[in-house]
Amino acid sequence: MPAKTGKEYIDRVDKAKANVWINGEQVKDKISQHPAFKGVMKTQAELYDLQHDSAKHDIMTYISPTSNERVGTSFMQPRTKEDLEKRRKMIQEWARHNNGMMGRSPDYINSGMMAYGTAADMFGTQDSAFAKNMKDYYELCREKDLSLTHTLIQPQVNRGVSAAKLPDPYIAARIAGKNSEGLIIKGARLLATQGGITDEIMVFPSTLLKQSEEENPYAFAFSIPNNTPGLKFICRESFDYGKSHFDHPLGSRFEEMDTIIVFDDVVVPWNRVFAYGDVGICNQAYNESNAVVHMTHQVVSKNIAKTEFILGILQLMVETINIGQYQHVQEKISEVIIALETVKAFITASEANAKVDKWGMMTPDFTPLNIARNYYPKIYPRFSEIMQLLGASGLMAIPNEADFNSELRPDLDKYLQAANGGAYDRVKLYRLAWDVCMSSFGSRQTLYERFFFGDPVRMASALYNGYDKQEYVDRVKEFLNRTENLAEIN
Ligand SMILES: Cc1cc2nc3c(=O)[nH]c(=O)nc-3n(C[C@H](O)[C@H](O)[C@H](O)COP(=O)(O)OP(=O)(O)OC[C@H]3O[C@@H](n4cnc5c(N)ncnc54)[C@H](O)[C@@H]3O)c2cc1C
Ligand SMILES: O=C(O)Cc1ccc(O)c(O)c1
Repeated sequence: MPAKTGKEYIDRVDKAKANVWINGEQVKDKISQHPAFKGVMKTQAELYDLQHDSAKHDIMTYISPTSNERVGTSFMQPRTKEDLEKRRKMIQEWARHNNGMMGRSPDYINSGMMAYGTAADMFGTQDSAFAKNMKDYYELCREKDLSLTHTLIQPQVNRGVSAAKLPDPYIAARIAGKNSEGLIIKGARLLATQGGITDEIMVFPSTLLKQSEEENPYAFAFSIPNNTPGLKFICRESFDYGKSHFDHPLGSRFEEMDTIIVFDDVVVPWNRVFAYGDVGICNQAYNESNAVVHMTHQVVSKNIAKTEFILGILQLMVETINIGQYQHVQEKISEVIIALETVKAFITASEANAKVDKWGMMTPDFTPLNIARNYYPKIYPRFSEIMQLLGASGLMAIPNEADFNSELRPDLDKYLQAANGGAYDRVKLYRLAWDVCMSSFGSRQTLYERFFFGDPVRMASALYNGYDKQEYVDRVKEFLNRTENLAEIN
């Protein structure tokens, strides 16, 4: 089956009828028609349709090695630097369509799945069947163009103790048993973005579990369809308030939703289990497979498009009310330009220094990507701050579409006109800026960029601990010694 169309995406998710709860009610009818999900599912369908755009077809798809059909490029196992470039171009096609506002467009997890599937043998050290399961699952995702959500994090109850030490050992999802059909899982996980609007869920280990017997039941890696019996998605309030694109330009299109996942004795079929009960394998999977590298390559490629969009909005605001002559304004916009060129340089460096890894994948150099994923969570909140600092009252003088369609129009046209543009266009732009830096959608974006790839504090620790600093320490020591020698001569 070739890469799917938008309609196929929607039909499949509607038909699956996963157990999704929002505002105290279960979604009973077609989820694509539900006000909370309608806008984002339409956008996601547009992404899939780009795979069939004849002008983009060569970038968006490639020939599957097994079926000979054209399948999605984010599943492509890169063998050459050109393959990496093609992956990046595909990712950026999708990212430009949503302006980087959909962090979990399916290419994110597809990139991880591609790496896990290529490195499948690592799962075979536990049981050779698991390696086959992983490889088969990757191929299934590729051939059926499955969309995946994922959940890695244990509930935020008490971060000072391990999950086994919580008041009930089944708060965090754990193995509750096994039978001839599969593993039985009970408990909860966080925080599956795009929870109800994808085909399947990847339930992988979070980065680190302690190496101890009592942690083993919390160690597993599997993927199952979202409509598996016993699986429940609990949504937060939707930030798509059903308003027009004029009123909520981002929330009405890109509201991905975040969900809490509850497993009520979910049976995970054996052919969908990739690892279980082995903390060692689970802790290694992300790094050893290089999934982290390919996922970061997707993230940084996407964030180039996001930063370009932010820069475009800011510059249009500057031109609209004519503030470009002020030095502090120029300096603030320059901060965004510097960030944009920095993330672009990180991607270029990562691809230029790519090497074939032990699984045969052409793998970007992780160091620049690792720096980028430590940098962006710090700089993105600054973009939002800059937008507020340059927007000022303009971010609140934003009557909505109904006001423009009312008898207020002459007042609005007169008092909200701008140096470069009429009132309607000016408010349209400032409502967009508001949706980036002020609305519930916008503040979620900021929280997302801070945390979606893990706790930034622990990411920085990992960078500190993994970065080879010795050469520089030695140079300083050598310099200090050199000074002493000079003192001796005198
Ligand atoms: C919008 C959004 C979308 C997300 N989407 C997904 C998704 O699709 N799938 C998914 O699996 N996850 C998702 N996440 C979860 C994300 O991976 C986590 O937020 C991230 O890993 C941090 O974990 P936490 O939220 O449990 O924070 P916690 O670990 O609870 O941290 C809370 C605070 O305590 C501090 N802290 C806690 N423990 C330690 C420690 N051991 N050492 C030092 N400091 C500590 C942290 O620094 C932080 O300040 C999403 C998160 C957000 C905000
Ligand atoms: O496992 C972790 O702690 C970090 C992590 C990695 C990738 C993600 O998508 C995510 O949400 C969290």
